[in-house]
Amino acid sequence: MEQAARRARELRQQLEEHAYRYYVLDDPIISDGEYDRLFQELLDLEARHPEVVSADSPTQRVGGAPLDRFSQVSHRLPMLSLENAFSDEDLRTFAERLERFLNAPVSSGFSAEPKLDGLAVELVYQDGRFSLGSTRGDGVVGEDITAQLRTVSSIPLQLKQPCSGLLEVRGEVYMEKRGLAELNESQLARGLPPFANPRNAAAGSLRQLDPAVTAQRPLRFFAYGVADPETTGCVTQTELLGFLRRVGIPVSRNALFCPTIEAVIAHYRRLNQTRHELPYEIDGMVVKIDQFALQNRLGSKARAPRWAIAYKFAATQANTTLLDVEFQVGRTGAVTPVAILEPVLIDGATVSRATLHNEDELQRKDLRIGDTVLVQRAGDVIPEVVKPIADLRRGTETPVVMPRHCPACGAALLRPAGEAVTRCVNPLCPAQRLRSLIHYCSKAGLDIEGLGRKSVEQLHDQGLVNTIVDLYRLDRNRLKDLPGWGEKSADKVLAAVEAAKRPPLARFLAALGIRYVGEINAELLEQHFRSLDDLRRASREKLLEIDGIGPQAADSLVAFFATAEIAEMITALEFLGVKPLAAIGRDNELPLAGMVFVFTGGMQHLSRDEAKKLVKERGGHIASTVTRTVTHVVAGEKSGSKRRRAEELGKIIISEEQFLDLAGYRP
Ligand SMILES: NC(=O)c1ccc[n+]([C@@H]2O[C@H](COP(=O)([O-])OP(=O)(O)OC[C@H]3O[C@@H](n4cnc5c(N)ncnc54)[C@H](O)[C@@H]3O)[C@@H](O)[C@H]2O)c1
Ligand SMILES: [Zn+2]
Repeated sequence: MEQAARRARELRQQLEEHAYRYYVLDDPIISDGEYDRLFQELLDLEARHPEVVSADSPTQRVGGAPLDRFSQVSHRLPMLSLENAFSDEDLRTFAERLERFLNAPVSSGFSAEPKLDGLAVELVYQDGRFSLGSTRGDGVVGEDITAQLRTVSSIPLQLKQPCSGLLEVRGEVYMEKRGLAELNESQLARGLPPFANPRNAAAGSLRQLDPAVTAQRPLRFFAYGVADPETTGCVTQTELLGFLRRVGIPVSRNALFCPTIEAVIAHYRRLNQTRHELPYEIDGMVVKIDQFALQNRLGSKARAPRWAIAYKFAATQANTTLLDVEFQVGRTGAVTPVAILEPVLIDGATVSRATLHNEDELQRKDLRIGDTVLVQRAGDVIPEVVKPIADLRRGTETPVVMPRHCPACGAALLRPAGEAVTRCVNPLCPAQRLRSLIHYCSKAGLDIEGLGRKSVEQLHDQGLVNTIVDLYRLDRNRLKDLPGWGEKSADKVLAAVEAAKRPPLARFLAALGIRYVGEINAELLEQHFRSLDDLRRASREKLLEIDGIGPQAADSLVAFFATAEIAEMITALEFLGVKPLAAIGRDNELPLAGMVFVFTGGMQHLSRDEAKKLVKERGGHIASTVTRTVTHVVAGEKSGSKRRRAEELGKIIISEEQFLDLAGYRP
């Protein structure tokens, strides 16, 4: 008992401190997963020893105190937090608890909604006009951020339908992944720390005294409820979401009515699988009893309602130890520090390396070998070290220093003023050459079968291949005698290399790895030039005339083709029969020639990959975002922001059926 009381005190104190850093300072030092574990331990302890529960325990309270620098707003009805579930079992227990409480099955079903990771706010509409906006704060009193919220364009200042009386809308202000990435880039460029996650970014942007700063941040809003839903005349949560949408308030399109808890679990699986494709971060799914009458019967506890629960996804952040930092030389000579980590499981994958970007990042993060660090992983993105946990240092950690010489060739490293990247500029640097070769043969390049990273490394180490030209001069006899090779594999690779002699121009350009010329720019170039020769002769001005090609790419291309070694390489390649083909010369007669497509939403007959293949085969091009060069937007089911953007830009929007007609294809 005394032991339990002591541990409870300890946990409370820790949680207290973390909650303060998270809610008030927007600067957490442990991952959400770790926080949730401590919180769960306290909950369990309090459940086993009810006598240690105290009113000031974090388990009995919501969020953190409002900041003094804002005026305070009392919520007419409290804004609560949510209880958490971490497994299907937890969710079933939740449903059983409800049924016991109601003494009946929950026949009216559940609303299952994505849980956006942002900042909870309340928007008060008086007779349809936005009149007051506030943060959740401690649930009872929040901060007045009306002026800041007015700058968020997805928040309507006037509702669409006449709405008399009071409507207290509750929802989340969040930042899309792309917006967050851009914001963090500009933070870094200005020597400011990046935000650890979308929630911190949204909170930090909204809780700015100067609304002009907020206005520059890519914030969005989505609503998930109102304080007193029955005043709207709606009877269920599902109806309410429809009502909110009708009056002009954005709500999630991924909310789903589920008749049973098993249906909820199935929806959770789907959401968990597809969440990385969403433009915003979600950290779980919120499950609510659909019917308001039942919600009212269930009521709330101190911290959270009884009728809802947050089913969290596996954590995407974790703490681990920084074992070492390696310096990698890339194909452009850029030297990237890479963190070598004590392996840790994040979101189902073991993470043992993470990028540290560049010297500034290294310095800003002030990492030391031996540090406990916060690491995060989002979707397919390369894992990242968010920050060291300085409070956990023991004094034995050693600082990380950027090397002055290339770890591969020993040449002095260069960092031009105003640039973030440190480079090895030795054109003969073996590390750069190897990286370029690997890239040339990889999926992002010409995708030469049998020449994956390992094989290219081997050919390079054996001195068989030093440059791209050498690839086309491989000797069968030497190949087949290499350790691990044989006649079969040698022939296979030689055939693949032969096939790689006539690549589409765009592929070839992307494979060369010219700075600022990635797949998208390469496609643009192919649309405008008949051949590689045409492109080589193009002036900077001519390149800049192409919509989408900026000064950086233009300069880089001009410099690339002006290099003597490159000219030599191209001559040698021509001599060996390598002839990249441009679309214009290649397939003018094809049905989709000259068209540039963007796909959005789900399709009935084709997968995305199949559609892309079809477009390319029939002479068209693909873009990932709706830019000026795009000619057609194919909008499938549930097409979202891209469709809106296409509408704004007045693009041709066609259905999947119309696309198939255009392509002259019947699946
Ligand atoms: N890392 C740290 O140091 C630290 C400290 C404190 C809290 N935290 C994290 O914060 C979380 C607790 O924060 P919280 O109290 O804000 O709870 P929460 O974020 O887990 O859940 C409640 C909130 O979910 C939001 N929400 C999103 N979509 C919703 C929807 N469709 N319907 C209803 N609500 C929706 C609402 O804003 C609501 O206030 C914990 O899970 C913890 O991981 C971390
Ligand atoms: Zn070097």
